[in-house]
Amino acid sequence: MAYSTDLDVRVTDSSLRDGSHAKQHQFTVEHVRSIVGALDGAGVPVIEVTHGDGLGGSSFNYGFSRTPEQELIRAAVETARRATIAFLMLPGLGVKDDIRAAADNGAGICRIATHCTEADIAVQHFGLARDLGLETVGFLMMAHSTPPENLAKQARIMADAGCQCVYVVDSAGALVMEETSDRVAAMVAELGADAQVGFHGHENLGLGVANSVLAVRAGATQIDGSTRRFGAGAGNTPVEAFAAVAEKLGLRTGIDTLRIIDAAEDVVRPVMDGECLLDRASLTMGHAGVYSSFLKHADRQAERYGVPAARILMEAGRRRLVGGQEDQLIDIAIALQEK
Ligand SMILES: CC[C@H](O)CC(=O)C(=O)O
Ligand SMILES: [Mn+2]
Repeated sequence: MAYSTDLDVRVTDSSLRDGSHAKQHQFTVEHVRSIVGALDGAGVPVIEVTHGDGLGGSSFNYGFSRTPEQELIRAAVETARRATIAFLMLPGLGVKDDIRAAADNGAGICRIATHCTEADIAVQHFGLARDLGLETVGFLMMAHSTPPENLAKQARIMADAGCQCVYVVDSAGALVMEETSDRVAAMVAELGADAQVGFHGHENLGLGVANSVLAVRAGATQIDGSTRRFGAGAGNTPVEAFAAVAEKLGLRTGIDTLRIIDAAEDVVRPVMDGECLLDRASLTMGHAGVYSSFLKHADRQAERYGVPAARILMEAGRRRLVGGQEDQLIDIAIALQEK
């Protein structure tokens, strides 16, 4: 049965993709089956499943997956009765054949992510995804680091390439209230009817739900979250909290609030290695504007070199590191140790 399209906001749950960072990419087919079953049962319309860094992310630099991601995508597709399965890819990490394989395995939505000033590297991938009949979503990551007018220009590049919804991606959980809605509004004004606008939040400053509501008020029609905040850093906008707030605001998400609250506690939490915490390291990332996915990498270097993870992350923010520069966390840790 297809999912109702009669929604005010379409929620995508990223627990099985952004949560992969928190799980250090150790998902099994059983984890996927149990989480997809519970989210699908609660009415979550889109569920994203991939290595945390997207197709092809399983590598020395980002961390190897325990289970090949195409196997996880297949298991998700087999389990979902109503939800559409989405996957993420970063051009250069994933390649076109990875998109073809995910489509063959039954995924319906291709989400292509670039740094917020590099939309042009995704043009061919959007074309391929549309040719394969996939729905397309574009991710402009680290959106706090460029002003609304620039973001809108980058969104235009994605929409012209065939992207049907461009997201403001607050990778660092650094956007504060109007900084979110101004970016969303600029993109809505630029794209008009050509593409929808979405928002992907992180909880590093505790603003995931508030920023998401402001994004919707500014015209976003797609919102990402993770059940039980199972995502990088302090996690993503909690889907169960967003569903409850949306219900109170009269916004239709199609999600059964009580069932998603149960799923968070009974199904998702047992798969997590620990809660995604709003602690010193996560707050530092939100404050200094650091990629949430750097947290586990910083934790490892902190342990190895005996320096605080928060100090490593603070310096990463000062250097304005972007995705792909995870190896610099090692240099920072060594420099801090030598001090
Ligand atoms: C490295 C990909 C990244 O985790 C995508 C994402 O969820 C974000 O930028 O927040
Ligand atoms: Mn994220």
